[in-house]
Amino acid sequence: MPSSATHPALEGIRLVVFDLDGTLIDSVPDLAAAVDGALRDMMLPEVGEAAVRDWVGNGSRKLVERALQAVGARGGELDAAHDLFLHHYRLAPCRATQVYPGVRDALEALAARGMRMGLVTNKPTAFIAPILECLDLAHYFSLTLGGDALSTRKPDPAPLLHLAAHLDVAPSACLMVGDSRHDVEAGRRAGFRTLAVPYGYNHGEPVAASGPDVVVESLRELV
Ligand SMILES: O=C(O)COP(=O)(O)O
Ligand SMILES: [Mg+2]
Repeated sequence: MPSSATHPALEGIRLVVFDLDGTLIDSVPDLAAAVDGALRDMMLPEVGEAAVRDWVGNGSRKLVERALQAVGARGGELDAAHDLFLHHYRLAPCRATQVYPGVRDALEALAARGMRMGLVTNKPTAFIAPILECLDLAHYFSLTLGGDALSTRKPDPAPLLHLAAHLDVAPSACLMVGDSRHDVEAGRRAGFRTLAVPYGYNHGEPVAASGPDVVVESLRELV
């Protein structure tokens, strides 16, 4: 049990489940480089970081599909484009990706209080460990789940419930922390408390509109 909880959102909470992209890390520079690499390989125009920022959050396949639609490519090219994206992203998943301000302080303080922590991302599982290790964040999490770990992903609550059950924590004692409406919806449907950060990727909409229990400007406010 945490010995103290400075933010009311942590009252009674024993497990904090974090989203990855847009919440803990700004991964768009590397995601955009991989999307543009795939488009270049296919002789298609590049889309750039600003566009990719609005498209992240539903997994890598959806990201590539949105890029293909934006450049007017044929739907039949998705499999090839996604394979090329994975190839480029595998080569450099952590070149320009950065941890957001306040994240390390928050994780460190929560860990020091004995809080259990997990991670649920819609990113493919294969990229989670390399990125967390490269940024020295891996040791904070008891369990991580990628978008391809189960048959459903956020906004479905299944990955959150799986994680809570695996760590033997009741959903009512769990807090979901994310940047998008998928995180808020998954958290609500799982029976978790929900907390959102406004600085990430939410398809160009303010995340507060999806009705999280709490919004904080920086995760540092949590501790
Ligand atoms: O869609 C993705 O690839 C990443 O999404 P996340 O915000 O769930 O980490
Ligand atoms: Mg996110």
